[in-house]
Amino acid sequence: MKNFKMILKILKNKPIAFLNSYITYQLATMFPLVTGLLMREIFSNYEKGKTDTTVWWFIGFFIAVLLARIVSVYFYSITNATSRFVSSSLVRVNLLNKIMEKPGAKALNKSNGDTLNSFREDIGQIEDFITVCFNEFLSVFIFSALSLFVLIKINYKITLLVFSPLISVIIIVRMTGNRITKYRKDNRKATGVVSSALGEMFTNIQAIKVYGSEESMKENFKKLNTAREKFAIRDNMFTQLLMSIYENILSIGTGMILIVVSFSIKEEKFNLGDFTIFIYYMNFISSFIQYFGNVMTKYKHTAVAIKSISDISEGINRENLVENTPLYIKEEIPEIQENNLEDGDKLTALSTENLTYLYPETGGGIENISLNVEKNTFTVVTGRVGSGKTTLLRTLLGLLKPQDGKVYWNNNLVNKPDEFFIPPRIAYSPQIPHFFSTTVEENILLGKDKNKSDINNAIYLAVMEKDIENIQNGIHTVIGTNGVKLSGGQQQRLSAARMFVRDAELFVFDDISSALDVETEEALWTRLFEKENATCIAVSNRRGALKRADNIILLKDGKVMAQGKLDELLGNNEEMKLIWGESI
Ligand SMILES: Nc1ncnc2c1ncn2[C@@H]1O[C@H](COP(=O)(O)OP(=O)(O)OP(=O)(O)O)[C@@H](O)[C@H]1O
Repeated sequence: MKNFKMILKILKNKPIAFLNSYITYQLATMFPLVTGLLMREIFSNYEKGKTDTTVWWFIGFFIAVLLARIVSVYFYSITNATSRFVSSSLVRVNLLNKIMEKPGAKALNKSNGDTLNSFREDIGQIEDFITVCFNEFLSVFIFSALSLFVLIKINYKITLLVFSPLISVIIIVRMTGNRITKYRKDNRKATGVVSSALGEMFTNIQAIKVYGSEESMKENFKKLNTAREKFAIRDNMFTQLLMSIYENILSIGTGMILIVVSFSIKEEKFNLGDFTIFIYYMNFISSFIQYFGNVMTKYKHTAVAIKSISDISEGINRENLVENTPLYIKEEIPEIQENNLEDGDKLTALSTENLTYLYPETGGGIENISLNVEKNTFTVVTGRVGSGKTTLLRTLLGLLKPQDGKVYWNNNLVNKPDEFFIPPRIAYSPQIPHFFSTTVEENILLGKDKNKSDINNAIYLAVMEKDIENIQNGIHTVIGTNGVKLSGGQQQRLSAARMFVRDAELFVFDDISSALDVETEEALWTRLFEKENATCIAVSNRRGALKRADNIILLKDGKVMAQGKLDELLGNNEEMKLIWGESI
């Protein structure tokens, strides 16, 4: 019932689109009611031997009704497309908003491929259910109720027989309900596994080729698809089987009613007109019963789809998915407001107190980290591989939700770090940057207003000006999947340029050095600190960064082992000596 309420909420939130679609379909289904009554009159007149001009009037009217029906079906195709689009878009937009609200590093529980499947197919299932239940079934239901009223007046005993197939359909739906759900769940799960494998294969093409793993990948993919094939066929066969059972029950039911009607004609309880309208309406009432079975089956499928959507990310519930969010279909999308900081909000100091995040999967992470970063200083986080450097940055920025600890900005507690630590407070460059398949310029701006941004300065600070000069269309060159491929170092610096264009209070670099040569890295730090008010936290084991640091935070096994300037640490800390010895 909760799923049904959720779907009703979609209709309530977007009533115009739904009502347009429903009314046009209801109109299209109501015309046959008139057609039936006209046919009854024509045949009753015919039986009475009346073939005068009134019959032709009836026939003319009959054709007019048919044409009106064609017109309403045409309009339904338009209104229904809008209603489908609006209902699924509402769920899609809400789902996307909810995913975006999650801490960045843990936004999705599923693979990208499987998440896309949910966006496309699971939400498509909800859209489909709304059309079948609230346009088609509801319209046919109202038509059937009205036509039953006409038929009861003609012969109530025979009319009651119409319900016998309905009872059989209800019994079948109840008996098969669990099986419908199970088969759909298995199918959905197997499809998810295949989509995930496909996504991983595409991102790892290079590794597959380098290690000559094509055959084993193919074998594995074949295995997954064979499993999926089995579940998909079982699910679809079962659905089709149910549909054909409903259809056959109806045919048998209609046949039985016709036999009873024919006896009534024999006993002259029915005239030709009554008989005609009975047969004509029966056809539509039967489709109501078929729709009923169809709707019940689709409802079970929709419940599986809703569960699968909720599983995409932690804490997504039905209410979230149907909030009345604007879709901006006809309205102008409001301009994005850039955040400007009040003077009191500008950075003076950033600190953490006992910050703790341990990955539930491995138990690795950081524990009880307390640190302090002053304005206009350079803090370097260093430590061996796996010591917790990346986890510390991600937790500090709210990309991972800490299990314990607090973060303070200018001595004020930050309650929602993931919403707070965005430009112009903080700009962050992750260890592995990601780009869109568009121009260098758009990748740097990422939605920021071009007229309010100094792209050339950002490129200069990131030591990227020569690279940009050497590519064909400069900052207008398309990069990524559909364009020029950038080297690891170019990607790191493009990510830095993305930060610098934001002119943030604090720059956070996660291991930018890893893909840069010593000279380029040196140039980057020099240019950055020529800028008077730069405050920076960087993960690095490079000598250039360590020498420059105002404060080094040395991590070991997720804890702060020591803090201070390079000379102090080299004087009394073996771990620091080891890292310095290995660094360049
Ligand atoms: N996504 C994850 N899931 C589970 N455990 C993780 C995850 N990421 C990191 N860990 C674990 O947390 C610990 C700290 O990892 P982290 O990546 O923060 O270290 P690091 O110092 O940044 O390493 P590197 O120098 O290799 O970047 C490690 O023990 C690692 O295995």
